[in-house]
Amino acid sequence: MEDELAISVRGLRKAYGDNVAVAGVDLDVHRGEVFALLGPNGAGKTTTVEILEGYRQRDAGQVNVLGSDPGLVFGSRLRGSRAGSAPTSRRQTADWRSRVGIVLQGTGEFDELTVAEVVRHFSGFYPGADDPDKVVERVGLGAKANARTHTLSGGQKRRLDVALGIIGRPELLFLDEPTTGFDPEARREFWELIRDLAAAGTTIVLTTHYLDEAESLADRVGVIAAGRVIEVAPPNLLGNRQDALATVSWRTPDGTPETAQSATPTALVAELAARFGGEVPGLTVTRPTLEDIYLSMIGH
Ligand SMILES: Nc1ncnc2c1ncn2[C@@H]1O[C@H](COP(=O)(O)OP(=O)(O)OP(=O)(O)O)[C@@H](O)[C@H]1O
Repeated sequence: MEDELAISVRGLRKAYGDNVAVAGVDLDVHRGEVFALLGPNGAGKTTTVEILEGYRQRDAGQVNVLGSDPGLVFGSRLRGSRAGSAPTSRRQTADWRSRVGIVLQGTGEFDELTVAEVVRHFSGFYPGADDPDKVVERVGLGAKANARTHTLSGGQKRRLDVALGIIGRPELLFLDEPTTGFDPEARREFWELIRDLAAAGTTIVLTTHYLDEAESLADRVGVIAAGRVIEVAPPNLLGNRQDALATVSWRTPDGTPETAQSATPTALVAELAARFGGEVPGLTVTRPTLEDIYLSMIGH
């Protein structure tokens, strides 16, 4: 069973001075799963993810990521060029790092280098790297392969960040607010890319403020507020969403809007159809969206 977990976290705590950012987080992410972390600004998502990535040291708790404790590689750099005080060998650190892909918010520009050059350069860091040209195409930057990175738009730079996150063919990919600044078409294309990676077996952990993104991509979502996990569930089951009452709206023959809450909307619609002798004017049936449920969970 443990082998099926890409990530296992128990009792994770982290404070910055008096400010407790992570206050006892338990979390499991299964291999091959797409897991979305949701939570308001300052909830502790980035701190949690940075601890999982080995970029931040925790105060307490057990953390296992792909069979290793990321705390032991804390302070090391990509390629294990600096092992810090980790009691892990440079080789082990480099191996672990090469299995974990990270897409940070804005890796930045690479001055005069072109997109293709940067991706090719990064591919040299990984033993089993993907074909750089293929990856550039895959993130939708084919037409910009020979453009210098400082000439890219904000959304195109994000795509380059993604390319650098996946060039090493990671088993586990962390994405921090990956589609911020994307236009709607670019977001849909990016979602397709994530689905392709997931279908190929990559475990994906993403943080996002877009509820539609979580709903569209995630097998499960975890809601964090004030450093604690409030609930972990598939998006359609979060907050007992499936049991929520449906809202049925229609118009009376004189045009007055009517609304009713119902646990059995099908029966109500059938009754309305009988009453109207066919088509019910202005009929809509809705249930709370993921956003409605999420906002009620975090107290709005
Ligand atoms: N380097 C730091 N030094 C001091 N305090 C920090 C640091 N990083 C985060 N914090 C604090 O820890 C808390 C959690 O921040 P964190 O960035 O983990 O939240 P988040 O859920 O990722 O928020 P957002 O959605 O805004 O990115 C906040 O109160 C924040 O101010």
